[in-house]
Amino acid sequence: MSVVSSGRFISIEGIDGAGKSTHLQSMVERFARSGATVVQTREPGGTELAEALRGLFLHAGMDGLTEALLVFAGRRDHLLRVIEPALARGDTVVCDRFADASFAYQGHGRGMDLQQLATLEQWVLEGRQPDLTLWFDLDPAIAAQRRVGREVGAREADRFEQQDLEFFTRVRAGYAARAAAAPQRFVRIDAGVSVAEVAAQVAAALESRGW
Ligand SMILES: Nc1ncnc2c1ncn2[C@@H]1O[C@H](COP(=O)(O)OP(=O)(O)O)[C@@H](O)[C@H]1O
Ligand SMILES: Cc1cn([C@H]2C[C@H](O)[C@@H](COP(=O)(O)OP(=O)(O)O)O2)c(=O)[nH]c1=O
Repeated sequence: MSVVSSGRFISIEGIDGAGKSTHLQSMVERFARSGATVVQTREPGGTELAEALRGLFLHAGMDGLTEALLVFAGRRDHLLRVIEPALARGDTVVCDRFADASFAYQGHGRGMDLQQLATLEQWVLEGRQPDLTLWFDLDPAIAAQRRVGREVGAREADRFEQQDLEFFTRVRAGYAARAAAAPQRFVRIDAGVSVAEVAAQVAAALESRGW
C-alpha cells in the first residue's frame, strides 16, 4: 500500500453530542460545489464488513483491547476498500471519525495502553493519516445536555453514549493530546457556540487550506 495520492482526506472528531453530524452535510456540499467528487463515510463502519463489526462494537459487552482490535479490523477493511481507492482517484474523503477516536475512546476513555494503540495504528494505517482533522471540542456536560435533546424519540443510546461525564472528560483530554501531537493536521473547533458560529469556524478552517 502506498500513501502517495492526490485526493483529500478530512476526518471529523469529537465527543458524542459535540455537533459533528450537524455540520457534516454542509461540508460535503461545499466540497461538491467546488467540483470535487466526495466520498462521505464513517467509522466504525464504511464497508459491509466494518458495518457488521460496528453493530457488535456499539452493543456487545467487551474490554478496551477487544474494542480496539475490532475497530482497527474494520478500519483496515475500510481503508483498503474505500479510503485508499478514493484518494488514488483524486476524490475528497470526508470521514465521520477515524483513528483519533480509538486513542480518545479506547486509550484515554477505557485506559488501553497508548503504545499498543500506536503499534496497531502503524500496522493498520501504514502511515496514512487525514490531511485535516476537525476536532469539535465541547464541554462534556454541555454535550450530555445536547444528547438528551437529540435522544427524545430517537434510538436507544449505545454503550458509549451511556458513559458518564468522567469518561467523556477523559475522551476529551485524549483528543486534546492527539491535537497537541499533530498541530498541523488538527484544527480545534470551539463547538460551545451557536450552530452558525460553529459553521463559520468550519468554513474558515477549510478556507485556510484553500478549500
Ligand atoms: N452549536 C450548537 N448549539 C446547540 N445545539 C447544537 C449545536 N450543534 C448541534 N446541536 C444539537 O446538539 C445535538 C447533538 O448534535 P450532533 O450533531 O448530533 O452531535 P454529534 O454528531 O457530534 O454526536 C443535536 O440535537 C443538535 O441539533
Ligand atoms: C471510530 C471509533 C468510534 N468509537 C465510538 C465513539 C462513538 O461513541 C461510537 C459511535 O460513533 P458515531 O458513529 O459517531 O455515533 P453516532 O452516529 O451514534 O453519533 O463509537 C470508539 O470508541 N472508537 C473508535 O475508534
